[in-house]
Parts: sequence; C-alpha cells; structure tokens
Amino acid sequence: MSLDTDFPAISIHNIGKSYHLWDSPQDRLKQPLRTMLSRWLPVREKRYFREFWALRDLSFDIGRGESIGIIGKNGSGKSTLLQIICGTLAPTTGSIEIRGRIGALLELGSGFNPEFSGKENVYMNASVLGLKKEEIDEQYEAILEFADIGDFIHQPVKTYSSGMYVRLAFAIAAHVNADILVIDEALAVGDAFFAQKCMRYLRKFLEKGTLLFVSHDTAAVINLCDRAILLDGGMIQAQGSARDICDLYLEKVFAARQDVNRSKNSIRELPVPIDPEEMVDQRLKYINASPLRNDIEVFHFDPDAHSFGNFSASIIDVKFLERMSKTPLSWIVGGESVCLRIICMAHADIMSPIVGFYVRDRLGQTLFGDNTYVTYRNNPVSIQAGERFEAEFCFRMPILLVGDYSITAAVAEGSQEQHVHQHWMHDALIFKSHSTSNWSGLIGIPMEKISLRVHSE
Ligand SMILES: Nc1ncnc2c1ncn2[C@@H]1O[C@H](COP(=O)(O)OP(=O)(O)OP(=O)(O)O)[C@@H](O)[C@H]1O
Repeated sequence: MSLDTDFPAISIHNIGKSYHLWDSPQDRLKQPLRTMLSRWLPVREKRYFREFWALRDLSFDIGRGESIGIIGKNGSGKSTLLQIICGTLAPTTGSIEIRGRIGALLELGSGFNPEFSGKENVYMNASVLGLKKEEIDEQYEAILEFADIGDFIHQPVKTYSSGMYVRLAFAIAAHVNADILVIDEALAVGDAFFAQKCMRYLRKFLEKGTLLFVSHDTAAVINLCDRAILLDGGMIQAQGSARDICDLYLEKVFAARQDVNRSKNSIRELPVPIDPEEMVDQRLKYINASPLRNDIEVFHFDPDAHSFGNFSASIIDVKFLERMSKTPLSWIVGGESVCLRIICMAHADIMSPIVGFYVRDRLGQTLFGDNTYVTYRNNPVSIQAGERFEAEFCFRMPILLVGDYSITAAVAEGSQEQHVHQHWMHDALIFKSHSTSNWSGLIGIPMEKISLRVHSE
C-alpha cells in the first residue's frame, strides 16, 4: 500500500457519539410506532429515550510514526473512540480519515467468532484486515508461534481463557503488516511474560508504525507513547507528553479516591475508628505527598483464571477492601491498611475449610501469603452445600517495587498438613505497582520507627 507521508496517519474532525438510553424494553418498541404515527396522524412526536453522549466534539491528528496513549477513568470514552477509529462503530457527528492499514486489538469478545476454531478465526480475522489467503498461509506459523497456545488453536475460541484469547488476537494483529496498530487494554489480561513479549514487539513496531494504545497501565503508556490524551466524560481534558498526562491522571485518580472516602465517612457520621494495633510508618505523610508514593492499581477478579481442584467449593470473587469502610478498592497506596476478601461457594458439605492466598511477583516468586487454618484450628467450621462463605485477611500493604503482581487464591478442606484442594486459582487478581519508595528487597515493610542517635564522648 502506498502512503502519502505528507498527511497524518489519522485525522479526527469533531467526532461525537451519542447513544439512546431506554428506561424499559417497551419504550424501545414504542419509539418507532410513535414516530410512524406522528407522520400519519395529528399526534406530537415524542421521545421515549434519553440521549447520552459518550464522545463529544473530539478533534486531533495522529502523525505517521507517532505513538499516542489514550487514558481516562472507566466510562470516559476510550473504547468508543478506538472502535470509531477502527471502523467498527459509526460516529454520530464528525468525520475521520485513516491513511494506512489498521491492525486492531479491541475489547475481549470483539473480532472473533466464538464457535470457530482459533485457526478459522486467524483466517477470518486476517482476511477482514485485508490479507489474501496466500499471505495468511505465509504468516500462519509465525502467528501460531507468537500466540503459543499449542493445540488449543484447533479448539473453538469459546473454550479459551481470556489470556489465550488475547494471545491469539495480539498474534494476529502483530502479523497483518499493519501501518497503524490500535490496542485496547490487551496487556492487562493474561500473564506478565506475554505482556513483556508484546511490549518488545510494540517497541520494534514503533520503528516505522503508528500506535494508538489504550491502557490504565500508566507505566506502559509512558514506556511506549510519545504523547498521551486524557479523556474525561467523552471530551479531551488534557494532552501532552505521556509522562505529564499520566502524572495528571494518577493525581486525579488519587484525589477522587480521597474524596469518596471523605464523603462516605461524613454520610455515615462515624467517628474515626481507632485501631488499637494501628501502626503507621512515620514517613508516610511525606512519601504520600511525593512521587515516591506507592500507587498500586488493582484489576478485576478473573473468574476464568487457570485453576484446578475437586470443586466441592469454588472461589467466586477475590477483592481488596478498605480496612474500615469495607468499600472495594481499585487503587491501593502501599503502606495502607487493606483487607483481602476471598468469597467461596460450597457445592457439597465441607468440614474444616481452609481459605488462603499468596501474593506473587511477575517472576512467580511468592512474596507473602496466609490462610485461615491456625485461627480456626480449635473450632473447625462446617459449611453446607449451597452456602456462601468468605475469608478476610486484613493487613498493611507492603511497599511494592514497580511491576506486576498476582494473587493466587485457594480453598482446601482438612488441616495444614493434610488437605484436599477444592479450588486453587492462579492469577485470580492482578495488580500493578506504578511508583515506589522501596528500592531494596522484594517488598518494603512499613517502618514503625526510624531514628538516629548521636553519642558525643
Ligand atoms: N452501546 C451502548 N449503549 C449505551 N451506552 C454505551 C454503549 N457503549 C458504551 N456506552 C457508554 O459510553 C460511555 C463510554 O464507554 P467506553 O466503553 O468508551 O468507556 P471506556 O473509557 O473505554 O471505559 P473502560 O475503561 O471501562 O473500558 C460509558 O458511559 C458507557 O456506559
């Protein structure tokens, strides 16, 4: 494909996207009837929907060879923008010009036919992106090698875990000879090793290609992108160097969390509880006001994470909660008190359940973990089939090095020495440390007291 290098790879002019929101399915049916009636009879046109603008009046260019990060909180319009750029969604207003072949990796679930095998999807997907059959034949082995999903390539895609799905989707996008790559949150799913492989590929791609990269992972955005755009409420709130925009975004996320906590406390009018075991690192106040603050982003529980066991009980959710208010956390600051809650469902009667977890770093090294055994060793709990039970571990989050972490959660039956695994879940919850004040050791422990004394003789 010959490209006119004088023009930007992507030009976006006043793009807007509105959705109609219906209060009930009946309203959705009433609308066309009412419109028809108002054409033939003297009845007034009536709207049964509310209009919601997911994007408003966006205009910007992306130069050839540029790499742009799009960041913003949930619902700010990132995916909508990427879908419009990829042509899978039509804008309500404005226009867009694309110069070059786009390879896209959008949200999980889009792009693949779940009933088709991985191989069939490779051929279907690559041909939609403009490759001829012979070209796909040539690339097929390379796609297979990159995806590294073994014989699953012959299984229907609906049997894939989200990690396998992303592997295949990324492998295809990486081998369609794209001029522009559009990647939406793909690296947040699956294992850190594959994420590293993708990062290496993207850096190589950037020697000549144009990249649009949506991620909550600000470290990856800074690493890959020259420029970033911060979206808020469907509008551009700020744009500039990737580092400046990511810093601004993290500040906003942190400030929003502080506000939520403040308003929750005031609504419930609770006195600030004094925890008798409260121990605070004396440097915390200073560190938390500086770029050394240990910002930890928590992703969602992955119900399809790789797991094994007898399944008389299964893990249905794993989440971090704020210690006092017990509100779920998507952001933790190292050094603060949190609770990790593991929620399980019994499918058969269980005597003496043990629920536990490990925190592992991206190399799979276990950093710490614990379980409920010792606490209940003298009063074993019994649980009946159909009952839900949950374990909660409250602790002060250590200061983590920058990088990816995962929680392995498990429920077993028996004793510490002799037990049967009912459900063991690798990578049930992924979290990521973006910045840190810890430079030594695998984890930093909040220090109760640090002092210097001088003895003059
Ligand atoms: N089909 C739809 N009908 C109605 N509203 C929609 C539809 N698709 C998206 N929206 C709304 O548009 C807004 C933008 O959604 P979008 O998925 O683009 O946000 P996002 O920034 O990608 O969020 P996330 O980080 O959670 O993926 C959201 O408020 C969402 O609820």
